[in-house]
Amino acid sequence: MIAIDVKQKLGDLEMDVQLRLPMQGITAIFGRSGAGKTSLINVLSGLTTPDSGAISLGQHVLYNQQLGINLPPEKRRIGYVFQDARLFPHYTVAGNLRYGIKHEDSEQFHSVTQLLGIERLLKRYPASLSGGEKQRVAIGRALLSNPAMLLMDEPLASLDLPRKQELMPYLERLAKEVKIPIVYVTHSLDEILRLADHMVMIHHGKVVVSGHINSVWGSPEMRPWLPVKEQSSLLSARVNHHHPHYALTQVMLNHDAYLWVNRLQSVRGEWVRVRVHSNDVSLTKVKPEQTSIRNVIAAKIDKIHPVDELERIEVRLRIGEAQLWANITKWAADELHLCVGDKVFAQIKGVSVTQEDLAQM
Ligand SMILES: Nc1ncnc2c1ncn2[C@@H]1O[C@H](COP(=O)(O)OP(=O)(O)OP(=O)(O)O)[C@@H](O)[C@H]1O
Repeated sequence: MIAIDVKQKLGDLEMDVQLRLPMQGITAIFGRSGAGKTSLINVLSGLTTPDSGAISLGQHVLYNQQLGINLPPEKRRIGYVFQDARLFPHYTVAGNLRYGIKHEDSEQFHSVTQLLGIERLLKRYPASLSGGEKQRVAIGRALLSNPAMLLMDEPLASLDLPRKQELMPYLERLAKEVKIPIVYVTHSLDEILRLADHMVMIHHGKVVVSGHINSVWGSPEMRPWLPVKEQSSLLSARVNHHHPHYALTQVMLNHDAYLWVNRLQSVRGEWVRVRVHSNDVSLTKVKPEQTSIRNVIAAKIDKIHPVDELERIEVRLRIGEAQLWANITKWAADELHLCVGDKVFAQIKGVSVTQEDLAQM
């Protein structure tokens, strides 16, 4: 576990953060501009020192004010990737990757360059690389320093859309294959959806919410960030099978609840994350027959949240362990006499879950 308990006064910002983060996967740090995201990862890396508190990475104490421990950045075994790649212009890609490595492990060098698809760039100089290629080299350099943790501060922010799209599959592979914790600062909910396992929202230097991505995504704290059309739930599901005739894949939410979604490349047994927009979920009390809707899932009403001025009702459903939000009209809620605890069927059109809503985990 990564344990962070720090206080630091930075101008008008009083950072006061208590966090427990997993030792694997990507933790996204999200929040408005000026919320304190970069300040938080700066104290993790040792670039700045908090006023008080403690930080540990597993058994490894990085900082403890009471014990007088404050490891300098170079002793923390932390890799740092910034918004801009910050490569040395007078070194080749290979020179940049090897910078600061005392004993090269050629197997590791090969696997990192392969992971990031930069084997063919080794002899080139940074000036001849695209923004996305530069970032891949910067990530490679950070990984080759053998870090115990990787910090990434908006690594896609300075890239244009095509470059972002080019880099994303490499970040997805990184998230899956690298066995160290990655703390990833971003403003982009799309990046979070595709990459993160855990999410922390920061506001005015304090943690507003922290937890597994699916539960944070469905939490009230997330609501202001998602306009009505974007309101959605994240569900973890396992690929079951591909339809033999139609371009649809069946994924299992649990042993008796499944969803048909747009065809996935994944193989049976792989985990995927599915985003279901709340406006695409409708409710019925009786199981429909002969319907065009491919997904009809038994669920229980967990919460009914009226949004008065819009005459809209947000209904939270439970499907086993998973939560699913449905947006319906007040009229429909009244007519169906919906109450917390009622058993209903959630209907989701198969075509409404597109590639953009699916991420491999
Ligand atoms: N050394 C410092 N002295 C004074 N104020 C500081 C210092 N470092 C950060 N701050 C202030 O702390 C606040 C948080 O800054 P920080 O860069 O951590 O925010 P952020 O969430 O990363 O923002 P952005 O998304 O815009 O990068 C800002 O108001 C910033 O001006």
